Amino acid sequence: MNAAVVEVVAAVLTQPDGRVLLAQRPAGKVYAGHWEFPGGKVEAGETLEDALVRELREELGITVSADCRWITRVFEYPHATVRLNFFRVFAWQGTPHPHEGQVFSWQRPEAVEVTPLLPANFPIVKALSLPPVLGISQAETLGADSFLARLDVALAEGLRLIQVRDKSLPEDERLHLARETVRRARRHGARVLVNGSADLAQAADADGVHLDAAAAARCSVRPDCEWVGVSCHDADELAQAAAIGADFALLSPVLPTLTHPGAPTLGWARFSALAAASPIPVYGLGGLARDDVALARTRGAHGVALLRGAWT
Ligand SMILES: Nc1nc2c([nH]c(=O)n2[C@@H]2O[C@H](COP(=O)(O)OP(=O)(O)OP(=O)(O)O)[C@@H](O)[C@H]2O)c(=O)[nH]1
Repeated sequence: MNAAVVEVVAAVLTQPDGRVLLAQRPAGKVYAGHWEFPGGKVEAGETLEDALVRELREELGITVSADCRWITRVFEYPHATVRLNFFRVFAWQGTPHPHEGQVFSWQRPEAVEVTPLLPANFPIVKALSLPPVLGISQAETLGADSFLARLDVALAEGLRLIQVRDKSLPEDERLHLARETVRRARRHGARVLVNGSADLAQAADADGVHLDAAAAARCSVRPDCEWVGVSCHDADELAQAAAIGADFALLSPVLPTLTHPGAPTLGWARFSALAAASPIPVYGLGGLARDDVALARTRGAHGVALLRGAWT
């Protein structure tokens, strides 16, 4: 561990309605008045989890019941380089009270109203606006009409993030599929990323682009889109996704799948290690179902990405 890097834990306390707790840094600290996630420096001899439990007890007077590693970001401030070890906290005992004179506010990540945020926290808040389930289009296997009908059902049931994949479709059909997916998604406030290029995403009026690992490897800068996702299978690909400034990654295959029986998988232990070290949120893909969101979160996933499972 680099001695010049200050280890910090930060907790994203999340209500069932998705709001997260932000705290205003009290007078006398660097960046006083800026909004941050509750947390603080890890003390000598503490594990990250010990530090999290202690900070939330000291700062908010609550006892953590369930926490999950989420992402880890290194940020260089003029005063220090910090490694921010973020946890999601979905359950706690007690009601948060400001024990250290801070002001608190529950905020919706997609529309944060308090300002200014700590500089390191802008990508964190953006990441938190990503929903827990991502559906990957299946028009190749279902047929376009059947896929679109199932898309409407999934949107009505709450799906809010879609990747249009179906790479084997002729380009004009794919563009039509992407446009139609965007049109339907917009009615529900859902976002659509198109697999391939920023040009195709723009032509479809989509919210962003999704790159496979090979396409991400060819990028030296972030594609010019509001949202960028990348498909990854190992630590190097995750590092490249983060290096080009992607907003999130899919990491696969987590578990055996029907389409690739017997193929090597990451398993949850490897997945957890890779996700915890990633500076961007990671969705688990492969052998997972919608009901696996809670399990996946305990393994450090932001959520689950589904092929067939999103449309059944
Ligand atoms: N708690 C917290 N710290 C953050 C966040 N984002 C971020 O850049 N930081 C940085 O991480 C460091 C945390 O240090 P701190 O000063 O809050 O820690 P602490 O309460 O243990 O400090 P103290 O012992 O100096 O009072 C600061 O440099 C802060 O700017 C965040 O969301 N939460």
